[in-house]
Amino acid sequence: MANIDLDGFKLDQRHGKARIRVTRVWRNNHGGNDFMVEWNVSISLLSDCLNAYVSDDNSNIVATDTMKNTVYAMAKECSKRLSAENFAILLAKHFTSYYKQVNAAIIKIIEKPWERVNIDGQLHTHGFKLGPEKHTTEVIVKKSGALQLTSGIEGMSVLKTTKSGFEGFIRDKYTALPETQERILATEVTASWKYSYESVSSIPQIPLYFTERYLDVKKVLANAFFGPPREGVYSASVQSTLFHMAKAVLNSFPEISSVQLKMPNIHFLPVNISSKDNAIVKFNDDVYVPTDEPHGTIEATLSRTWSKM
Ligand SMILES: O=c1[nH]c(=O)c2[nH]c(=O)[nH]c2[nH]1
Repeated sequence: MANIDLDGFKLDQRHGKARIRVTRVWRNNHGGNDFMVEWNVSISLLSDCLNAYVSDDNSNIVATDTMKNTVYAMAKECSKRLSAENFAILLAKHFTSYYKQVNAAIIKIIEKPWERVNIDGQLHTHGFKLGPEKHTTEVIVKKSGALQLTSGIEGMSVLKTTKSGFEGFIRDKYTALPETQERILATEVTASWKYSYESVSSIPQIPLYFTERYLDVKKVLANAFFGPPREGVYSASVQSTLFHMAKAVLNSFPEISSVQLKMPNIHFLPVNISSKDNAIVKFNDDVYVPTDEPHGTIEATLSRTWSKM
């Protein structure tokens, strides 16, 4: 954050506009496919506008209303389809180069998962339905062109009915959880990964590159979670599965320098019901109570150390 010393105080500040919703349609008027995106854009600018805070002088403020309008104006200017990452970089570049006051721009975009519908095996030219997970990105661009680029997935709900256990953990006077080699494993993955591109000029100039990378990373995460279709892969814990997923991402994509995974352990509790006299439902790996709270919280970031290079 931009900061300044003021008579023994330090003021850190930023300002922006949050949750600007925009949809861009790219039409094919000749019977081909229409394309569309729905983005939720948040902008935060680090700028030299301290006079607004300390002396009621707004002359250096980029109005947040202007920021909002810029999103719509730039969406209009994008005559070709582009990834959320590229749109975020475009916006950030604009704010940092157009305004002398702006030192850095932080742009976050959440893309709603509209997917082309399939009707009787045929992809619809202009019909979409909402899919499950969201594509996210966060871009920080400095005036110098220095870039930090993060992409991610939100809300990737996955479950497997077997090939999961949890054993050998600490047991003490408060421990009730039985050890098991057979349980349901379920989570809602939030992933974010940092790309190693360090300047706006060094990002690949391939159209929709980051959209494809997003789909590739999602596939790698899913494959590592589930394992092959018939055999699956055994999970000794959410922690172990998380690590394998993160490692698979770094092993598959050299341009990704770190990956953070948040994987709540969403519990499916065995059902055992008995009266004083007899067992009404005896659990036999068959009937569970699905829950969403409380849930375990398991999160980790795997980064390259570069030490082997
Ligand atoms: O995979 C798991 N990791 C844990 O840390 C944990 N803790 C717990 O109660 N169940 C589980 N499962």
